[in-house]
Amino acid sequence: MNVCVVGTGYVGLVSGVCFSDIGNKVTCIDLDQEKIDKLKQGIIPIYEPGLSDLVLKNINENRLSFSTDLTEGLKDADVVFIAVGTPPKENGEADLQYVEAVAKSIGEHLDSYKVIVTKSTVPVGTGKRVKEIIASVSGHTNFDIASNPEFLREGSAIYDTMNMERAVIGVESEKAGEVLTELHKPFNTNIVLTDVETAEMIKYASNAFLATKISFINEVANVCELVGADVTKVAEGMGFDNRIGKAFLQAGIGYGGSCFPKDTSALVQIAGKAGYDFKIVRNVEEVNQNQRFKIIDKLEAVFNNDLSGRKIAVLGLAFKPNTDDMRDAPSIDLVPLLQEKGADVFAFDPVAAENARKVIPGLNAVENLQKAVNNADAVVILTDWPEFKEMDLVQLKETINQPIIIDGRNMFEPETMKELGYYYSSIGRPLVDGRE
Ligand SMILES: NC(=O)c1ccc[n+]([C@@H]2O[C@H](COP(=O)([O-])OP(=O)(O)OC[C@H]3O[C@@H](n4cnc5c(N)ncnc54)[C@H](O)[C@@H]3O)[C@@H](O)[C@H]2O)c1
Ligand SMILES: O=c1ccn([C@@H]2O[C@H](COP(=O)(O)OP(=O)(O)O[C@H]3O[C@H](CO)[C@@H](O)[C@H](O)[C@H]3O)[C@@H](O)[C@H]2O)c(=O)[nH]1
Repeated sequence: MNVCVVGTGYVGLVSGVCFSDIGNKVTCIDLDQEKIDKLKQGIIPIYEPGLSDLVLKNINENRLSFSTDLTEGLKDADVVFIAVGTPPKENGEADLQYVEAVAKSIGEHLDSYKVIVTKSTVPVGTGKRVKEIIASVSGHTNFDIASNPEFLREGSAIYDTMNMERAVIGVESEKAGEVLTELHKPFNTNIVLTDVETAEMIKYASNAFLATKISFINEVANVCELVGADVTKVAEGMGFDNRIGKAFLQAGIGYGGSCFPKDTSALVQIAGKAGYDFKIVRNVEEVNQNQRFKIIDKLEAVFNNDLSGRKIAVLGLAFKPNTDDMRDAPSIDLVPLLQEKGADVFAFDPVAAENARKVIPGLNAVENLQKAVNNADAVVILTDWPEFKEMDLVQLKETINQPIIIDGRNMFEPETMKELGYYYSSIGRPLVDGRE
């Protein structure tokens, strides 16, 4: 099949590459000339394991190409995916200006039947809006619209796409349903065929549910701290129940990233506009926002509420490991707050430092772990990068000024940390102090 993908962010790029890798001819379109020039040479603007090799492979095998010219992508396309950003507006609503602009451009050039699919996460009703725009600009209705939301996670995007657990396909016509079902056949996955509105809703409901699991376990963690229980064991005990499941019960400093924060607020807005107060999701957001600041309370508790002049090593800036994406990362709130409180912050992230500097003014990001922890009064872990787990804790103790670790991601066992002589404060688990 010939596929055109408009927008080469995470979603456009990864889905474009994966559609081409399963045998389709794919043209990826973006307005950003510099980005397209780099992509043509196989240079990837984001850090995503495996992506660069797969892009190069598919360029070399003549299935994948990049352009800024939408007409080039539309020319022979059977299916066109809209995969541009839908960032939050000030009030939490999804900003549809990029989706609408693409719909308008498609309408200007549409001269043969195509299935136009929204892959971006969009409020219910957007498919209809895209249809109206294309029909009014093109002056005809020789096309079908569809919704095919994306469920990939950053950091494991290729794996998630190639091994997708389901493809949600929302259509208005049988023909569009057949085309998209055929396109997804090589993924050998569960197909959920439905109407456009339901497909749009599935995406928000899925993200809001996952965010709810995280805020739920974080509240359980907060209670665990008060009553002397261990949240990791509570989660383990809950997770064996198939109805609950083990996933997304990792307590910590809460969720960040480009999706959960914006999609939970968008769902509250979608419900509100329809006259419904989505109380659970509103509270999920509030719990999440408060949770990140627990780390500051824990740090202040060790230093009698005075962080001034303390050298604090911050490990991890990205919102999760294996990505350089800084969108809504807890570090954006936490690093400036530590600095405001007089702390001298030395931060290290294996890949996100450059992006972090753009969003955290005055950030002192050093180039390796050693430089961050040298003579630190305390180490604060914000991202669960595997390499932090592999740190030599005996050697670390020799390097830092005081053996104090505040762990926002529960990376180590409290008992082991105590035996090693650390003051170790994590989330929802017993505080231990092994200092002499
Ligand atoms: N990032 C994720 O992990 C993820 C996962 C699932 C769903 N989503 C959803 O997918 C959508 C895209 O997210 P993203 O993170 O890939 O976005 P992004 O903001 O990283 O990238 C969007 C791209 O679209 C391009 N663009 C904007 N207007 C354009 C136009 N008129 N023509 C051509 N290109 C244009 C931009 O230049 C940019 O490269 C969002 O709705 C998001 O909620 C994202
Ligand atoms: O048990 C957990 C699991 C995750 N997180 C945090 O939750 C955030 C999001 O993590 P994750 O879901 O792995 O990353 P994303 O790349 O944001 O992916 C989510 O958002 C995407 C965009 O919509 C969806 O496509 C994915 O299915 C959905 O998992 C990160 O800050 C994690 O640290 C926790 O705190 N505890």
